[in-house]
Amino acid sequence: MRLRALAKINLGLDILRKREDGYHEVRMIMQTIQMYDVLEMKRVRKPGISLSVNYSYIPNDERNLVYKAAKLLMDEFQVKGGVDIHLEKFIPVAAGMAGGSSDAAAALVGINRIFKLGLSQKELMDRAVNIGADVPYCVMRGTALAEGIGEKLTRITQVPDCFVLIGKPGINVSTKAAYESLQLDKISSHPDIDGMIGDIERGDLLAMTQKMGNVFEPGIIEKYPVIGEIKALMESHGALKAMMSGSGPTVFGIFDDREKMEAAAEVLRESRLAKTVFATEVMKAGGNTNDK
Ligand SMILES: C[C@](O)(CO)[C@H](O)COP(=O)(O)OP(=O)(O)OC[C@H]1O[C@@H](n2ccc(N)nc2=O)[C@H](O)[C@@H]1O
Ligand SMILES: Nc1ncnc2c1ncn2[C@@H]1O[C@H](COP(=O)(O)OP(=O)(O)OP(=O)(O)O)[C@@H](O)[C@H]1O
Repeated sequence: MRLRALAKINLGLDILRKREDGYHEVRMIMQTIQMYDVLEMKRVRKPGISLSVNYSYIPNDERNLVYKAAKLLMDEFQVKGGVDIHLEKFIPVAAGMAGGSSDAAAALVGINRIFKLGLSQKELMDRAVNIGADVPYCVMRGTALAEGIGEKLTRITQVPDCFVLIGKPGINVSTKAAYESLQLDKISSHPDIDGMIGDIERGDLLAMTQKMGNVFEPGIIEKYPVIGEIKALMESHGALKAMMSGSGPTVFGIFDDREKMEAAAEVLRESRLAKTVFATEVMKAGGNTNDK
């Protein structure tokens, strides 16, 4: 079985408060994009989970979210037999694009199918939060409002079709460190998440992009100015808006025209500001399948 694990971007990211357990309450607009890892999963007689990954610096044991996800379901349902999984990574790592979370979501879907566990999407999402805050969304995919710690999900109208240019500089940002260094009382401007939802419902891409915001961005850019430089380059080459995704450092630019995006991608590659440059688009309505 071959499954695709798609990356996400945060079109809007607001943080409301810190909870007693250290996690933060968020309000985010999530969007799946056409950039993905591939999981090859095979049922085998030998009990246990055997995982291989195309990069040696990514763990292939309990530390990998794919392993955790497979183990969670296989333990709960006392699955006899085992599974061989090969993970082929294309989504940049520690990038704010939910790469590991999406791999975990695909593993949940795969184990559910391979061992015929009969769990619904909702039942998979309920379990997914035990792996990470972004994992339930990665099971659901599409355009959604995420609240709580990211696990309270409301489907919203599909975002208008648009093109997405990804630029990831050669630095890694830890999500945990980003949340820890956030000073909630110093957030100077909160994105208008409800206004964005209204714009999406009206199909008004331009208005939506004008309201986009991510409260992590100022602090992370202060530390890594290259993120601001990539944003500025995209916006001066036709992006309606460019913003950091999640806790960074990936920047995405929203374009209403493929040629404009391709031209900006070329300039970005030549600038050498980004280590990874990838030109893609949002996941279209009806494209929501894991099958590869
Ligand atoms: C930044 C985002 O990517 C935006 O979509 C997510 O909020 C991060 O989600 P994630 O990577 O799935 O997060 P987890 O793996 O559950 O948590 C990593 C660390 O981030 C912090 N964390 C995460 C989510 C959240 N709502 N509040 C937090 O404070 C916690 O310190 C946690 O130890
Ligand atoms: N399947 C996986 N793919 C990539 N990294 C993984 C995976 N499982 C565990 N990890 C570890 O998790 C760390 C962060 O990886 P990941 O790419 O998921 O972060 P991220 O892009 O910041 O995700 P998010 O947007 O959810 O915060 C890596 O340093 C890696 O060692």
